[in-house]
Amino acid sequence: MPHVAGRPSGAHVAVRGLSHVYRRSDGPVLSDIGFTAEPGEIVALLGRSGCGKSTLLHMVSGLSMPTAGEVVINGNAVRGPSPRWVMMFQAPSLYPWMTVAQNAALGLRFARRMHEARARIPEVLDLVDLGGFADRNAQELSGGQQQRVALARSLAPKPEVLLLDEPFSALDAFTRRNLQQDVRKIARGLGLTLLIVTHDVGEAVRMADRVLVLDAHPGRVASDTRITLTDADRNGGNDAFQREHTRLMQTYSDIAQVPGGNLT
Ligand SMILES: Nc1ncnc2c1ncn2[C@@H]1O[C@H](COP(=O)(O)OP(=O)(O)OP(=O)(O)O)[C@@H](O)[C@H]1O
Repeated sequence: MPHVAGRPSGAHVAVRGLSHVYRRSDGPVLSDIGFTAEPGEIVALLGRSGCGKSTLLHMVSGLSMPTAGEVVINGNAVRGPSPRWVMMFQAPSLYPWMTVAQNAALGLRFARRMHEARARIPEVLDLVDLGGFADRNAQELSGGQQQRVALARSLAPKPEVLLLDEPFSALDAFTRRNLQQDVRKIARGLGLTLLIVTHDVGEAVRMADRVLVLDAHPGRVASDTRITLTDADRNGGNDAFQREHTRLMQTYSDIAQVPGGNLT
């Protein structure tokens, strides 16, 4: 089990023999996917556009059900969405007429736990570095700040597993990097289990303890590799980071069969 800074609050995730065929697709999009994530582990699912990453994450979150196989979180088979396993998307999807605090409380509202909001919302806004923004209107915020509100909304119900579907890809490089660092720090601090879908090798190296590289047609786990960098190495972009980046880029380009230099 990986070391976590706080007491792990994250769950064990097991994906077993998961396959999926869409009604309108020619063949399976995913075939016999199997992997586990330990409590508190940060796992990136890296793959080319269209290889089935989002489909896989939707199935882990219970938003859709696989054709075959199962997802088991702390011994419970996933049969639908739950505040225990929460998905965060590329678009923050905030209500522009609501305040930051009201938007951050939506997860608790949907879970019928609004009685927790008064204590919990200031806590999560501090965690995502928006302590002074509770009463601001959501539409007054930058894209990065809006994604921080979405993160606060996801964290408010104290999930055991956080699922990120390319959550930073619409942001500029500087904002993206800050959020990558902060989300890793927050997840480690809470001991959360994190699954991140990405096609960005740099994002995988900066954020993940382990990277599963998926191939396509059908999507399968083609490689399972550990990233052993310290947080200072991940954030500094130094030689150790560059070595891991080159190694993973090579694996990824071999699997995706695209010349390495064309992948980011
Ligand atoms: N509802 C659907 N019906 C039929 N085919 C679908 C459906 N949703 C996705 N697909 C197909 O399944 C494949 C995998 O899609 P998915 O969105 O999971 O890939 P992805 O790896 O997340 O791609 P990207 O990185 O571009 O978001 C694609 O070929 C896509 O066209």
